[in-house]
Amino acid sequence: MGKVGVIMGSKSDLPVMQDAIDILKGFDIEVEVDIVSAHRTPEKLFDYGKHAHTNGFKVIIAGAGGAAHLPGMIASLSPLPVIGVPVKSSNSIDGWDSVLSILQMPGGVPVATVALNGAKNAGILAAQIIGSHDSCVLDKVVAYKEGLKLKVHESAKDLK
Ligand SMILES: Nc1c(C(=O)O)ncn1[C@@H]1O[C@H](COP(=O)(O)O)[C@@H](O)[C@H]1O
Repeated sequence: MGKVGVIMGSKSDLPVMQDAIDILKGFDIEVEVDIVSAHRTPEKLFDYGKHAHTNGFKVIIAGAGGAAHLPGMIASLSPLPVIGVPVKSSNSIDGWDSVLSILQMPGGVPVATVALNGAKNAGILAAQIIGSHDSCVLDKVVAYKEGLKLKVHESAKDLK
């Protein structure tokens, strides 16, 4: 099946990134979590990005706040799909700093950017990518979506 790498610029991002980890574990997808910072650990970033695809990863979810260069730099080094999670860190300019630095990638180096603090959707998107070639995971994604539909129908019933 292959595993998903969940990396973040600082341990302070973990409360946000935990949503991605929880979703992936719920789909029984193997997750490996690490702290990698483009600014503070550039050698580790280079090594991670260069070797992720030969180390068994299929998708990388990268979250960072502020001047969030981590997802884009990983995308520049790796042939794997990279999902970027803009994190609203404590000194942020309302989160816009990380949103724009992850979203506005130059042509040729895509990062699939989710909403601010949107790690849950990053986890679901990674599961969908894995599910595109793994029928067990695909079945779980279908069941998850069915669950969403049922919840809406149930909540609508409450209004009647
Ligand atoms: N944006 C980056 C990168 C990077 O892009 O490589 N490394 C750390 N950071 C971010 O700095 C914020 C504050 O980090 P600290 O809480 O450690 O001071 C975090 O949101 C982290 O993602």
